[in-house]
Amino acid sequence: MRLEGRSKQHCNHHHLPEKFTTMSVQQNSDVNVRIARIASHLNPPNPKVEGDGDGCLTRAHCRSKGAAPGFKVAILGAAGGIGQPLSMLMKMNPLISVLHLYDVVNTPGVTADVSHMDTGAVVRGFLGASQLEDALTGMDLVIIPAGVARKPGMTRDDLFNINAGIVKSLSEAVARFCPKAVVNIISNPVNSTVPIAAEVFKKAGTYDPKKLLGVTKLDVVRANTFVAEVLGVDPRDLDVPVIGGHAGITILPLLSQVKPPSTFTAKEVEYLTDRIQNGGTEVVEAKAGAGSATLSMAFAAAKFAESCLRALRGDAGIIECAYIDSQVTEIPYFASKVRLSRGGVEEVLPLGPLNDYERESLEKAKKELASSIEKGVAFVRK
Ligand SMILES: NC(=O)c1ccc[n+]([C@@H]2O[C@H](COP(=O)([O-])OP(=O)(O)OC[C@H]3O[C@@H](n4cnc5c(N)ncnc54)[C@H](O)[C@@H]3O)[C@@H](O)[C@H]2O)c1
Ligand SMILES: O=C(O)C[C@H](O)C(=O)O
Repeated sequence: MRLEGRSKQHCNHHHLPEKFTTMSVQQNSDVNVRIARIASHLNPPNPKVEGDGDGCLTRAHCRSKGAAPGFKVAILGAAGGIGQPLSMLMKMNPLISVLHLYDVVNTPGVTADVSHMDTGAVVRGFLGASQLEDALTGMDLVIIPAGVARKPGMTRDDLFNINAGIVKSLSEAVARFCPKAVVNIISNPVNSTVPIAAEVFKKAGTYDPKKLLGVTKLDVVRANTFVAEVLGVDPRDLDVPVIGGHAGITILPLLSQVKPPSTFTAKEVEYLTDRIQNGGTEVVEAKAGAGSATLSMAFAAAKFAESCLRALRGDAGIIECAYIDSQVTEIPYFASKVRLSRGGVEEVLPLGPLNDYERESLEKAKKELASSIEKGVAFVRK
């Protein structure tokens, strides 16, 4: 008996090679066994499956059990506008040995695609809530860009109704399946979604404020870029602290603390502050309904994740701006410079001397932050 044509077989959500050439029953069954093994290693039903020298075609799973040193990282929302380029950038990171890509849609394709990159990290895809436990179990770092993005005319807070529930349910899963992981929250409105995650973790009894970080790195990336344009220097040589939060006037660049020390005219301060605060809206409008920043965000998130992983590895002197549970002001969550270590946030650095303009702006930012935080807290406590 001979088989011809295309196989419609699928293993889990991973698409097996479609085309079979003619072959005998015996050959066919051998091939099926081998293909099933490859597929199960690309998308094992249980990612904790360890290599057992069973004569398989791929030993990727063997490497992932710890032979190759490295961190295990999950991206939740991996098939989205941010998730896809972020998955690619994380696959390029030599600190990562295992990369889990989770989404409610399209992870088989993204996983197949990214997994072909010849870098060290083993990539596995997970699709839908029933695979969330496997996606999260054993992770050191969880990055969350899941949720809807803005369209022109919307504020980040307009995303609250949908994204609050998404972040809440994903945080509940983190609390259950990898309570010790460092968590990077990207989903907007960050000013509210970080308090939402914190409340979920508190309820679950797993809250470690040092390990929950709202990602405001894009504000710093933009600030470095825009300030560099004004000064006529390379943005890589600049360090512009951005404090407060991640929405409109809560984004507060400290132009008085730019390194190397630089002076700006009042006009330049006004222009730069406005451009940095509205960088997100600039992209939303330019994309004209097709979403918000994805590529620059993936770049920023990858840099931020790299800092978290280097700190977890024990590197010293890792400083980032991040939105965290903080006592640096009277507002319970605040973005500022923090020093990262193996345990997450080791130290919140002082805000440093602010000029009159920055002090005034800080007061306005704190008001808005307080209400965004309260909204997030109330969402979980209701
Ligand atoms: N922190 C920042 O600086 C920053 C920057 C840019 C965008 N964002 C925010 O990041 C979020 C994602 O933006 P995007 O452009 O990637 O959006 P997108 O719509 O392109 O992608 C979002 C992805 O999340 C997935 N998703 C939805 N519900 C999910 C769930 N329950 N579990 C797992 N995945 C789920 C979707 O299927 C989709 O693939 C938005 O909220 C956006 O506002 C934040
Ligand atoms: O502006 C947005 O809606 C997305 C993101 O927060 C950004 O700053 O680009």
